[in-house]
Amino acid sequence: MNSPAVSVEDVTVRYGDVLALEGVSLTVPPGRICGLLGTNGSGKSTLFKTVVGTITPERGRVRLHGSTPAQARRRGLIGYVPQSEQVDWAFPVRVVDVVMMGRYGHMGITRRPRRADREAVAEALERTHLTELAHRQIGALSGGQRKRAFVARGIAQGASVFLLDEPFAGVDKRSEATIADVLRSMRDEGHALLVSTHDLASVPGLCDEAVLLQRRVVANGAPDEVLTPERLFEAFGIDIRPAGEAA
Ligand SMILES: Nc1ncnc2c1ncn2[C@@H]1O[C@H](COP(=O)(O)OP(=O)(O)OP(=O)(O)O)[C@@H](O)[C@H]1O
Repeated sequence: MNSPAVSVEDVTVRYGDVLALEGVSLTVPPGRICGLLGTNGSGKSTLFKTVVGTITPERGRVRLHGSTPAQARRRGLIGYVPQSEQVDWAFPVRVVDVVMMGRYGHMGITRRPRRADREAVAEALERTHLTELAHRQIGALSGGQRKRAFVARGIAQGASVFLLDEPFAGVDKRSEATIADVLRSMRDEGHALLVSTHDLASVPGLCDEAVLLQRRVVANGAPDEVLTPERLFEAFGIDIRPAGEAA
């Protein structure tokens, strides 16, 4: 079997007295989409930050294609699509500028784009269906278009691991379908994708694997094995068990 694109081994993270992640392990092989599911505060964003390397775990380790997060960032391996609230949408940049940021690691210190950079950006815009919006301000896009702009940045960068924090939040059904198509085509090219979502309905059609997180990993496996009524009740407190089976 291929070595994992993402490997999280026994990771524990604490913010002062708050234990945010406890002994979390998971792997994402190349060419797979892994859905990360959990309630508010279950540790999803903390896990992303640990994989990206902005948080150092108290215990355990993270590897991306065998590299530490810092090495993987320097090599441009990680494409990160943050939660919308983490981005200043008033910042006056156009879509094409956001996508070109993915090429900075390929440019010299002058950051002057060459033909190969412009071609990579044009291709990434095409693949995410944003070509016609390339010169629009990023703040003047819909929620789904903004998410796609960040995916395009990762594609232009040549990332092989994509971390998407709530890519379907605040996105209408049509945009959700477009994003899901883009993610599937990247999976089919051999990229590894870790996708956090509250949207349980989107998981079986999109994800090859699912992880239920509640500070610890509650379940990890094929979506139909993970999304059982008992496990959803444990992780989300949603009781969809037939009457009479509830505890
Ligand atoms: N900077 C911080 N300082 C202290 N506690 C924090 C900090 N960031 C997160 N936490 C706490 O750590 C736990 C996990 O938070 P995290 O943001 O990772 O959850 P999440 O699953 O991403 O939630 P959401 O779905 O609401 O984004 C929560 O109890 C949260 O309150």
